[in-house]
Amino acid sequence: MRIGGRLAAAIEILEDIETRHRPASDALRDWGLSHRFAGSGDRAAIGNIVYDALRHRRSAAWLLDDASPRGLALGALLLEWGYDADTLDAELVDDRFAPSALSEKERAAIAEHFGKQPSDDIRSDVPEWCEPLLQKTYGDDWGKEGEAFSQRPPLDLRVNRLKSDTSKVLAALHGTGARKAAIAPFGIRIEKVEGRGRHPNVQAEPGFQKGWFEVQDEGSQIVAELATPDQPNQVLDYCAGAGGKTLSLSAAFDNKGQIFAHDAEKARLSPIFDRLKRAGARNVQAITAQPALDALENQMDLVLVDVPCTGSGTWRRRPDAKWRLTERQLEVRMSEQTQILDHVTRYVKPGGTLVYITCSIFREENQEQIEAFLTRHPDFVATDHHALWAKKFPHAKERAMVDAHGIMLSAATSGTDGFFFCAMTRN
Ligand SMILES: C[S@@+](CC[C@H](N)C(=O)[O-])C[C@H]1O[C@@H](n2cnc3c(N)ncnc32)[C@H](O)[C@@H]1O
Repeated sequence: MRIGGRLAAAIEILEDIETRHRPASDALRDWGLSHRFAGSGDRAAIGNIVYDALRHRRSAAWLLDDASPRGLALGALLLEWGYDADTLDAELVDDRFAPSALSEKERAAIAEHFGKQPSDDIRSDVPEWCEPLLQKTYGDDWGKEGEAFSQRPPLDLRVNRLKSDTSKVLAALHGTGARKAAIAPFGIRIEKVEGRGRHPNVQAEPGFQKGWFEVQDEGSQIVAELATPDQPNQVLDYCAGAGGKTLSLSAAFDNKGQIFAHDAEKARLSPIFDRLKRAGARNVQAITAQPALDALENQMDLVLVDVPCTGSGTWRRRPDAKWRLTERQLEVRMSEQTQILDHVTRYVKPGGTLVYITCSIFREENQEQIEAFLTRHPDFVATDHHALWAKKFPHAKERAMVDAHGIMLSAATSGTDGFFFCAMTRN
């Protein structure tokens, strides 16, 4: 398929996403099933146009003066694929599978806006109701941060030091553009792809099968590193999910200490067994039964709660979720976070630490949760986060936003997904 046919397919898929309010991955999969002639290169390119259009929904609509699926898809090509009005039109005019060539109105809108920086509300590319939330988090930088969360993401890997080392993994990934990450000590980054490009399928690499590395955003690696105590000890990862943070801690402990991995949903936890095996992690025990949890009360040196959240820090990877998120969902997540925080205090032993992590960029889910928690639980005291950041990441002083209540990572400042980290000690 030429770019015109791919553009037409992307417009059709965006229409499906808009009208049926469905996740982009579902709409792309269904399109693929009903267009089996399309090769993997076509699917990747169409997927890139769809995701770029969703990442840049407001700026693409502004650029074309048109918020329809056509306007968004054309905007995606102009903003991310290196086309201008003439080169794009040249692709469309003599391609019978392409949508119609640019109209006079579209050309006029592009002529007025192309190459110019829109106002912060457009540039941030977030739903209108989220604008005040970003302003609260980032102050004058909110447009810049929002824009950074609208870019394509890199592919980040974490070297599993139980089985490998950075140079071995870099050698195994030679030719993929992999290089050492800037902040996380065991991180490897493959930069974002351009145009119709796609990241290598690293999970098909023998090194992945042998457990040499995991796929994990650098921000996730950094918060796991911040949570890692100086000595291996007793840890409860209470919202372990598929075990991203559990695996990081297990490797950092060099298979010493004891990590209990729990999740309210057994199905979310189930991939952890294969992952632990592949990683060679032997200091992790998955627990789901209540009596086993009860036995941990007042026993844990560290309780980690990587709580359910809006996921607003992951918008680079899941741009469709950005437009589906509602204020009501934010409220529900906040209430779950409060309940989990209050519940897990029982597992922290006196002198132990409670770590709270979100992949959200909203203060409502982050600093404000912590302020309220510390008021409800005066026996907990926030760690000195400035000292912790300086100790763990002396080479990255300016790459996080640190205050009394925690450490924030962001796309523009840290070059990672958005994360919030807070550690509190129980007196
Ligand atoms: C952000 S995800 C965890 C991601 C995981 N820690 C990782 O690094 O891959 C949040 C997890 O919390 C779990 N969860 C939600 N409510 C919970 C509760 N009340 N108790 C325990 N886990 C809960 C969800 O099932 C989900 O797997």
